[in-house]
Amino acid sequence: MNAIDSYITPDGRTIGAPVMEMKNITLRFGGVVAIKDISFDIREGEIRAIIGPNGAGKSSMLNVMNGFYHPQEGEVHFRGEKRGPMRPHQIAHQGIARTFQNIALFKGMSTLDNIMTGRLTHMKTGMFSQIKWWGAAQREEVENRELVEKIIDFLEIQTIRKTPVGRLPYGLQKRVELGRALAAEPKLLLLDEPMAGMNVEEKEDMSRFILDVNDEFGTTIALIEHDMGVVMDIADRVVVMDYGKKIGDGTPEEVRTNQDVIDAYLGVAHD
Ligand SMILES: Nc1ncnc2c1ncn2[C@@H]1O[C@H](COP(=O)(O)OP(=O)(O)OP(=O)(O)O)[C@@H](O)[C@H]1O
Repeated sequence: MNAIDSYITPDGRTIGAPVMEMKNITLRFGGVVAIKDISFDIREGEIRAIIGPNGAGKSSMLNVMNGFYHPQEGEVHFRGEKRGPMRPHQIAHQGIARTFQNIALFKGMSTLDNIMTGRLTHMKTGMFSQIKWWGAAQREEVENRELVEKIIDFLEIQTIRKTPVGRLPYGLQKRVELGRALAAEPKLLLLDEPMAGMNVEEKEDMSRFILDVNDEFGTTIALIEHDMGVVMDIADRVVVMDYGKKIGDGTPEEVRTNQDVIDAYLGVAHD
């Protein structure tokens, strides 16, 4: 697959060149090696899953992808450029949006206002220019609002637009969080265990929205998940981690039949 620039999926989507390349990544916390020499890429337009049992290193990997952790060894290339250690504002402006395992929304604010906060990194007009260039600021506000309204329609959350998110059921809060990440118009969307803590119906809804986001907005998505089953239906390709190592990488079918993966999920002892 690496030899070609793009390919068409069975359902007709075009998967392009790599957006992110992880090259021989090793991450240590003191004596603990959380990630051991792992390489993989994420291609434009695809849904890429990273799965693995407890403690496999998935969260650590997500934080390396996001730029929050800088690995001791290896290189991260994002949109064709090698990435160095970053400051928080650089992390926020690089074009990667994420959701969190423990929802990180402003609980007292409405759905609409929470999703608007996703636009903050795109705001060009600061406070002083807003006073000086009132027209430009107003135009920006209208454009931001249009996109946010489109996202609200798309995620079917019109009826809760004014509701403080703290009052919403868990599954809907997760959907608002997805909306906020989408409002940032990311080049890469990272989802941290998007189905964790959900009931079957909420998982089905979330799966459908992830597929639709990818299809309609063309968003490249990488998600980490503990539960193997839920990602098999939606991912184009899957990386499997266990004890910080990559033990599988391929289509859901390839991964499902990989003996090392089966052993890891059954808890077979390692050397
Ligand atoms: N900040 C940290 N300091 C020290 N050790 C850490 C830190 N973060 C993770 N680790 C260790 O790194 C290893 C991988 O942890 P990580 O949280 O990345 O795995 P995970 O696959 O996300 O697990 P889970 O599914 O339980 O969330 C574990 O041994 C963990 O204890």
